[in-house]
Amino acid sequence: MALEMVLSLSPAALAVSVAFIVSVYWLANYAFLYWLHPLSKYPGPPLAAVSELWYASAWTSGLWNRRIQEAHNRYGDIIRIAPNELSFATAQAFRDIYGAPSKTRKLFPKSDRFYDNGHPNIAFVLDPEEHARQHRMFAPQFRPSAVRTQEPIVHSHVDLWLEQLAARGSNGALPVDVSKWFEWLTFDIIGELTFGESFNATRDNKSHPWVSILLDTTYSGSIFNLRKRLAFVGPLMRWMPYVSATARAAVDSITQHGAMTLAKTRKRIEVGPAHSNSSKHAPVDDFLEHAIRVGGMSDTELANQAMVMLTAGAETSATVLTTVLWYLSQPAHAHCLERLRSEVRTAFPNLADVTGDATAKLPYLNAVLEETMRLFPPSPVGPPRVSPVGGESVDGTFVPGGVYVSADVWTIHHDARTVGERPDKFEPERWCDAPTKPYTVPFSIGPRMCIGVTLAWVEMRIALAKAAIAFDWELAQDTSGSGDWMEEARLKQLWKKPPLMIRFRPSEKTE
Ligand code: HEM
Repeated sequence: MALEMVLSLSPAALAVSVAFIVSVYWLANYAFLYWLHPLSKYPGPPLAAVSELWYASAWTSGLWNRRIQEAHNRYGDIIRIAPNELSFATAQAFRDIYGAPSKTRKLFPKSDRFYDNGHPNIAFVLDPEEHARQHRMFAPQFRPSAVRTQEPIVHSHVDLWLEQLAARGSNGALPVDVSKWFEWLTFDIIGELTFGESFNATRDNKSHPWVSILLDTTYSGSIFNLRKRLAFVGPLMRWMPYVSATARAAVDSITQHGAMTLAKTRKRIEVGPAHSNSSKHAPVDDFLEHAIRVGGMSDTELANQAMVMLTAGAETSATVLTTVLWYLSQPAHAHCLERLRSEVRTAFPNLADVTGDATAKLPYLNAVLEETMRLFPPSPVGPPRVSPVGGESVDGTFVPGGVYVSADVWTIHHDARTVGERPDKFEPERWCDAPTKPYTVPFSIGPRMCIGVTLAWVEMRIALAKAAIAFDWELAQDTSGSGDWMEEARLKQLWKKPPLMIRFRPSEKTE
């Protein structure tokens, strides 16, 4: 009977009826999400309550950090940022979501919508037990004792970097782009610690093609994070290579990049832990050494791990070092640069006196780095997690199982409640002169916190201390209006940074 009625309709009437039914279904669905869904009591941008479009537009804007912060400022500490997703803005929420599980608290595992990229390496694997296995494989290479064996590699690259900077910058006559130069430095270091050989970007004064492809892939790949949220993104990505030459070129580069990574990993397995310049120092406990020695990972699996170590390990430290120089070059922060110079130049009469352990004891050097990571965290996104089966509480609020949650790093780092007065100002003194330190989480916390935190600190302290001893520097670009370097940086998973032109003059210490 119903079928007969449908068949008796004209094509136009049929189309109108189908459109009507679809519209009613959509409206009913939106009404459910907006008024009846378990998360409907939480405030947030209205579009976010009924669709993933708010999230997608904020994510692809390159200004995710600002969008989330604005939404928290407007709607409060707990906001709905997608139909089944909450963002929190308090330090306690951060501890609850990312901290280690206990007898009384369940673990919030990584979100399958954000991390499931088809390469379950140590940073992206979802299953906590598999993560624990991978962590055991690599943790020994990141302990302070292993980092001490890696420190000579850091020194040799930083020293070469200083030499090249003086030469290429014609002792201050020519400005250099430190966004690029720090990228070269950190990729050379992490490249050597991963594959046993440097990319030699600093030596050759140009980016290594492998690194350029890696960064382009990371930046453009940020859209992949949306494929599970927006049904049309997945098929679009699958078909794009057939319709667009640019997309085809990107796929070709990714394939080429994968093959190059595998080749470099195989070479590392073959030559063992001997390093290209290890004749100058004792053997190095590099990143892959333990996993290769104990076995149990194929070369492809090791290559996957190598890839993530490079991305996570190099670009992040490069962001901090570039941003430090940006802050310290502002006329408003001249007193900070002066205090830093005085501290490191007094502590280290010669460049050769600088060591990881000694720099750890310098309050102002550490305060400058802490403050930079507070204001401009290399990884500013609240890493997405999922509420465990049966639900769990976050900062006193019960979150049902299966709800996606995060605590926003950028917002917490810019909140007077966690960091003290004038949260948007660069004031390293808050870390060393004030009675209480700010609460910040640039390396995250808990079982998925950064495995490279010790190395990162050693690398950043040594590079900044040596640069501040060896050079006096000044900004060589307009800092007013559109020349604001920080305003022009865009978040594409990691920060895509504009050029930062600085003139370096050898200081009297090294002249
Ligand atoms: C300033 C420098 C660095 C910062 C701010 C930083 C920050 C972070 C953050 C926030 C995470 C957690 C990400 C998440 O939950 O999704 C992370 C994880 C990770 N980082 Fe770093 N990182 C830095 C340097 C390094 C270095 C030098 C390495 C060395 C290879 C490294 C390797 C990793 C790895 C392998 C993970 C995944 C850990 C796991 O899930 O067990 N990072 N990092």
